[in-house]
Amino acid sequence: MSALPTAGAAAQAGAPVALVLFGAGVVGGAFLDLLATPAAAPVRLVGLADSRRQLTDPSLLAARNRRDQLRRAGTARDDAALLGALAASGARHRVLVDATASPALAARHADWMAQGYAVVTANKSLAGGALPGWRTLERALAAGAYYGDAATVGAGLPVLSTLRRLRRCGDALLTLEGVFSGSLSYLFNQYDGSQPFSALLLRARELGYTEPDPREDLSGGDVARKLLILARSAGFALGTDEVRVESLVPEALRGVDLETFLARLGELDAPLAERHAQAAARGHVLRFLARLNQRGQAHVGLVEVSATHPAARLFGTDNQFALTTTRYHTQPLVIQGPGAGPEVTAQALLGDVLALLDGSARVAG
Ligand SMILES: NC(=O)C1=CN([C@@H]2O[C@H](COP(=O)(O)OP(=O)(O)OC[C@H]3O[C@@H](n4cnc5c(N)ncnc54)[C@H](O)[C@@H]3O)[C@@H](O)[C@H]2O)C=CC1
Ligand SMILES: N[C@@H](CC=O)C(=O)O
Repeated sequence: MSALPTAGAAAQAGAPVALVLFGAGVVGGAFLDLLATPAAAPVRLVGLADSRRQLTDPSLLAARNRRDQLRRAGTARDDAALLGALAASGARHRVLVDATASPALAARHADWMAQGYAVVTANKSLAGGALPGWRTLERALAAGAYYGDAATVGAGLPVLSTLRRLRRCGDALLTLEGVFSGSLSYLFNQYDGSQPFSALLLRARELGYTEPDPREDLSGGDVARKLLILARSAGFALGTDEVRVESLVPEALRGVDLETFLARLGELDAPLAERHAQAAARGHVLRFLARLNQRGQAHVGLVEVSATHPAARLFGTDNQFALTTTRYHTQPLVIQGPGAGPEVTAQALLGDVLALLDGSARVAG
């Protein structure tokens, strides 16, 4: 394996942005690939960590095969050393990028911001988790912190930015509806009963669309987090218990470990084949929808829709967000496009990092 430095590594020594990346999996790996492109020239990686190891050695971080270096030469996890590398960087902007699904790490975001670091995240656990976490985030933002969260909804589709722009102009969200999961969109756009649902799920996982534990997608938990992030960003301070969620995970598979769940995936097939057949008999299709109504009632679950419903006309990992507002009230404003996948998500992270340079940061609130 090559440990050659990436092109432009020397030039990065004076880069205006220093960055620590948490997570070297599907999204983190794609982000590392993007850091090696000319678009990321202003960015210098000073730390890299997964759940067990970390690197702060500049020569290893400058290598092309940083993930291999992490596996081979990584030292024990110690957040203080990672923050120390950022503090010592001398860079104008110091940013922590969270490409994990760890609630424990997300719980540190506000603390990092209080220490003056910018945070850019694909991890939805803080903004889409328990309401006190959202309140902590709001306080950090009110104090002037930077929180790049574009990747948390629609894998970077311009949904949160649009919502905030409307709000700034005095517009108000009335209702929100759509397909907020790339993996569930991919699954139900294709599922026609001709092959087992579990086979499609394995494919979605291979393609990097699912959460590290696909039950987060199938349970509706990931969609509920996105609905909460959107609702809260629109001014509805909803708690997690205020979203009614219909899970597709059979009771017997909810408490088992991930390995056992994957070994027993076939247990998903019969119930979903039956739901599909019932819908098809009525000329309908199944879509996993999220809805927020004007009274702030939120619901996430599998719904039968007619072939003419907007959600019936999606492809691949398409997400769809239909926003009805006080000014977009005759027809909703609709944002649609691929809503999962390592490349687009990594790009959303890089976009939020580079936005530090032009002051066009979008933050929660
Ligand atoms: N896959 C996609 O299309 C999208 C994913 N996301 C989000 O991106 C995040 C990452 O997803 P994936 O890359 O698919 O997961 P993954 O399971 O492939 O990678 C997660 C990485 O986080 C590391 N990690 C876990 N706890 C850690 C800790 N405490 N400190 C440092 N590293 C830690 C793991 O070792 C692993 O390297 C998730 O929050 C997901 O919701 C967001 C938008 C789209
Ligand atoms: N697992 C998620 C990835 C993006 O958040 C999804 O399927 O949408």
